[in-house]
Amino acid sequence: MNALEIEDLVREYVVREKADGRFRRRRKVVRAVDGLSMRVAAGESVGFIGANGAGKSTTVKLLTGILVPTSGTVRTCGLDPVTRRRDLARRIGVVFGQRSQLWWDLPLRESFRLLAAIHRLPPTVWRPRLRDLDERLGLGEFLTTPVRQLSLGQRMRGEVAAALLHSPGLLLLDEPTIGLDVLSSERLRQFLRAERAERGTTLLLTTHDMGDVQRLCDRVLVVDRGRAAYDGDLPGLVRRVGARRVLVVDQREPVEPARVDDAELLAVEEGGLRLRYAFSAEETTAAAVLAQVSRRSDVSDLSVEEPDIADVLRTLYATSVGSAGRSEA
Ligand SMILES: Nc1ncnc2c1ncn2[C@@H]1O[C@H](COP(=O)(O)OP(=O)(O)OP(=O)(O)O)[C@@H](O)[C@H]1O
Repeated sequence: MNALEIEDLVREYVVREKADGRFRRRRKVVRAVDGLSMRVAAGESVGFIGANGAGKSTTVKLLTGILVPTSGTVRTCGLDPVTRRRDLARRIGVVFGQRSQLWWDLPLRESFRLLAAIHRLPPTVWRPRLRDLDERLGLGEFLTTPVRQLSLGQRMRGEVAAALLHSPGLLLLDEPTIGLDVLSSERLRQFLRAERAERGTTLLLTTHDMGDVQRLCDRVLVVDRGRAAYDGDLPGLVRRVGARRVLVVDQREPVEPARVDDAELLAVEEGGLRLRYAFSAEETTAAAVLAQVSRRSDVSDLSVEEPDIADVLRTLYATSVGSAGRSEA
């Protein structure tokens, strides 16, 4: 079964902007979603990415029934989200990084009580579920703290628990790790991975963070000006735009950098101790670059930096103006 189905979806906004004269206002139609089609199968985890203004939030609002399509069809968990919004609320969880579904002035624990009442969950169902979420997300230390006093990382853990209290089959996440430090982001991603592995939860997340996509998604859907610009896996997207990865090598002694086949020495840093080599996944691998570097120097540490999502999108948009494509991968 498909968790999400969108067919030829169009959503327009009508805006009135000031014209030259003082009293006249021009009516302008903005097509935020412009003939978008996509499918997400139950159990999949999909990164929904695109530049600012590409139409991601509008699509998510259409998927949850907050907005009505101008034309085209939307089915979320098999339901029309506009006419079946209540039924849908029982089947989906939504986390908007910027907007809270928690009660600001109440201790976090009270939000769970209220949400349990809204979803009509009996205590025998929601209490054990909350205990489980608490154990995994580490909510215990701040369950009695008013939401307004929580740190961003704590609040996001609370938001995710709130979205999952009723154990929905589909979780929509809008920028779930925005503003979080590296450790908090990683913890949240680990939790989401485990939730999906154990319960088969479908995930759709909008993000600008490559780490989210890499760690959480097995498929990427890129939207550009309201249309699908790419549908496939992340390595396929990176290959398609020819983006380069960077191998960062720390050596014990500042040895003259090795020349490496199919990789470019980008920088020598830390007094010659750190080398940065850029390479294309089309031409070679991190292992092959490392093998050549370590022939010359004693390597103490290494990491691979992935291309920045914004750079990948810029290149994709520049090379595929408006053309939708499925990766060969
Ligand atoms: N309420 C609105 N009224 C008028 N235009 C809107 C409205 N909401 C969005 N738009 C326009 O629709 C287009 C798509 O916006 P949307 O918020 O869906 O993009 P997005 O991909 O989510 O962007 P971001 O990454 O910045 O959140 C933009 O041109 C935006 O200016």
